[in-house]
This record gives sequence, C-alpha cells and structure tokens, in this order.
Amino acid sequence: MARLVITGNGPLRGEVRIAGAKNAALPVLAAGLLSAEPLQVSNVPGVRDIDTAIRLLELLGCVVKRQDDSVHIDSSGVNNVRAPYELVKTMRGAVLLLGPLLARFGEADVSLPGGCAIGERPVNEHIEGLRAMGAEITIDSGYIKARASRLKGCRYAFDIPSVTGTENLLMAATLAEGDTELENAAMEPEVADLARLLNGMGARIQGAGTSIIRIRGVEALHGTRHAVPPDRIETGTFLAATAATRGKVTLRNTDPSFLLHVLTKMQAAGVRLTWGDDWIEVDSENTRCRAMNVSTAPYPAFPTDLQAQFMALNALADGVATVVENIFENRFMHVAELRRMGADIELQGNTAIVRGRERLQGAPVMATDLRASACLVIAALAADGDTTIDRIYHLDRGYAGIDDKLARLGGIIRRV
Ligand SMILES: CC(=O)N[C@H]1[C@@H](OP(=O)(O)OP(=O)(O)OC[C@H]2O[C@@H](n3ccc(=O)[nH]c3=O)[C@H](O)[C@@H]2O)O[C@H](CO)[C@@H](O)[C@@H]1O
Ligand SMILES: C=C(OP(=O)(O)O)C(=O)O
Repeated sequence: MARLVITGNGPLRGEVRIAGAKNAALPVLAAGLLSAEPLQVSNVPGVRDIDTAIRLLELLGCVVKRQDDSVHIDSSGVNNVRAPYELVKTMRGAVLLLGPLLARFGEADVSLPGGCAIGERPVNEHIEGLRAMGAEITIDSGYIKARASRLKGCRYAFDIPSVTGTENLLMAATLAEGDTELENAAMEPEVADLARLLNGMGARIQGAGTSIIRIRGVEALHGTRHAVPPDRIETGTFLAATAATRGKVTLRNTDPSFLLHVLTKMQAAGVRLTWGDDWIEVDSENTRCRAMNVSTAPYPAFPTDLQAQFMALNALADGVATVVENIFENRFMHVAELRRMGADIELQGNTAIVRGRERLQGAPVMATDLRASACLVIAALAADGDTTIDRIYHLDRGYAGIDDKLARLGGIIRRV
C-alpha cells in the first residue's frame, strides 16, 4: 500500500493550477445518463473518484471516452440499471446515479453508498424525496431498489439541506411530469453548477444556489458541453498549506467567489491575500498567522470539507482556536494523528480546542479519510523532520497529482 514520506522544509513558493471540482464533476457525469445524446465535459479532475464514476457509467452501458481533462459520455446504449456494491462502497458520489437512472429508465438498483467514514451519512432524504415523486423504493440486501413508470412533480422540503440529496432530486425532477419545488435545498455552488448544466441540456430550473429550487419537468433532455468549475476545497487546501509553511503561492484557475467566508477569516488572522476573478495570491512569508475559530455549516459558511486542513493550520498558529464540526458526527479522526506530531488539541464533543504550537515534529501517521489526509500533508510540510503518511489512497480519491503540485512548490514529498 502506497505511503507518502514528507520532509518538512519550510515555505511553499510559486504557482499552482487548481483542478476542476470533484464534487461538481460527479453529479455532472451522472447527469450524462439523463439524455440519449452525448455530453462533453471539460476540466474534469484526474482523481480516483472520477475513475470510479466512469467505470460505473461503463458498467451501465455508457460509452465513455476520456482524454486529458475531457470526458465524452454517450449513454444511448444503457442496458443495465444496477450500480454494484464493490464500486459504490468506495465513494459517496455514486448515489447520484439513483435519480438519473430512475428518471430516464424507470428503474434503478443502486447499492447503499460509501465514501469517507466521517459519520453515519444516511440517504433517507434521497429516498423520501423520490417517494414524494411517486417512486416505489425498497432496501433489499444493501441495495436501493427504485421503480417508477414516470416520476411526478412534487413539493419536497428537506429536513437537512443535503448536497447530493438536492442534486439527486434536481436531476430526477427534470424529466418528471409537472412541476417540482425543493425547499430547504442545499445552496452549495456544486448544486448551482449542476442546474446550469441541466438547463444547458434543455431542463427548466430556477433558483438553484438558493434554498428554493423550482423545476418544470420536460419530456427529454439533449446533449451539450460543460466545463466543471474550479475545486474550492483544493483551493482552500493550498491556502492552508501556504499559510502553515509561511510561504507565498499564487493559485491559478480558481474562483475566489466560492470561498469568501474562508478568505475573510484568513485575512482577519493576519494572512496577506489578494485575488482577482480566477486567481488568489497568498503571502505568508515570515508570518505566523493567528488562531482562527472555525464553525462548519452549509454554504456559504465554513465548509466541513476544509475543517481538517484548517485544524492543521491552527495547530501551528499563534493562540487558541475552537473548531466546531456541525455537519458530520465523526469528522475528527485527524486529531489523534496530529497529536502524534505534537499538536495540542483537546476534544469536547463536536468541538476541538486547538492550542497553537510554534513547531510540530514529523511522525508516522495514518490517513483516515480524504480531507484528514490533506490535513496531515499540511502538518507534515510545516513540521520538523520526516512524516510518513499511511493509507494515502484516501488522498488520491480527491486530489489530482497533489504530490507533483507540492513538489513544484518546493515541498519534499515522495511516494513509496
Ligand atoms: C460527493 C459530495 O458531494 N460529497 C459532499 C457532500 O456529501 P453529502 O451530500 O453526502 O452530504 P450531505 O449534504 O448529504 O450531508 C449533510 C448532513 O445531512 C445528513 N443527511 C444527508 C442526507 C440524508 O438523506 N439524510 C441526512 O441526515 C448527513 O448525515 C449530514 O449530517 O456534501 C458534504 C457536506 O458539504 C461534503 O462534506 C461532501 O464532500
Ligand atoms: C467527504 C468527501 O467526499 P465523499 O462525500 O465522497 O465522502 C469530500 O470530498 O471531502
């Protein structure tokens, strides 16, 4: 099993190009099932979850061509509606096949999903929402079995604004008979981007990116081209890594407007930031940033997917920070690993109290999930000595070529 060995050696410096967003690309690829005409997607990140999504589409009978960051999906020959456990267990995004399969083919058998082990992660909202559209759904031997001759428009109010739940219902409603209104919908940029794609395919969606989304069902969707937006979580990861190592990096091909909460928080902690439409420069040379309180919540507040990376930054910051995780009940697995590196962190329920240390020390540590892996990489880059990070397959699920990118910024990092 591959490991990363990182020798902490000071500031990251240079330029880095941010990839397309994994969590935007996954629903876009699933939406390729909604039309018999081809979908051409660009700026698709080269990450393991995308490999898995493509394998799943191929298993269903799609013809998928991938070249560099472009993916072409032809789903005219779909002959199977079963997404098997072996693949679905490895990533949460696979549950996004449910809505499109059901809407276009009237049936879907999708294994209950996996993904990062950061909490219980039920799919009750996906199921209740599709039931409200008239689907018959049972859970049978670990599979969600859904049937509907044609879905019907409905009003559905989410108890919790689920991101993939909103995406699933949004896709399903595009081909339903009549109007659908989704209330308390997730407002994440990935939902708004999916709606942009679907409208480009001929759907009639209004309000995506707000908490109320209205969809007028159509008979069929057509093919189109779509560019995946930049990854706001990869962007935040490089911002935290640069500040932690007291470096100076320009991030290209990104979108600061998705991260305003994080950017203003960093500025308030003394990190020098400037940005334009598609770039951000972070200048932390010779500067130890102050502790930053973090409280995760749905967009536009602080993203749970950056909590671990900013825990690493706080472990090295000046002062005491509280980090509150409000989305997932088990997303502090990185704390025990950071402590191995000398971090001073106390856990009280869903709150971590982080007392910043001037230095951390390299140590053998284990990656427990995707963003926990990124947290350990950041801590290791800033620590004294060598850190060996085990189980980095988690990292490869969501970061495209992160070792090469960090090496080009001066990080000493090798895969063994
Ligand atoms: C592939 C993808 O896009 N993954 C992202 C997506 O995950 P995902 O879509 O799985 O996360 P959700 O938005 O659904 O989860 C938010 C909260 O709702 C709860 N919940 C969710 C669905 C449901 O049916 N019932 C229920 O109770 C979850 O347990 C969690 O506490 O959004 C999360 C929150 O921003 C991110 O961390 C993930 O990176
Ligand atoms: C939690 C994440 O992914 P998933 O939802 O696929 O587990 C993530 O991208 O941080």
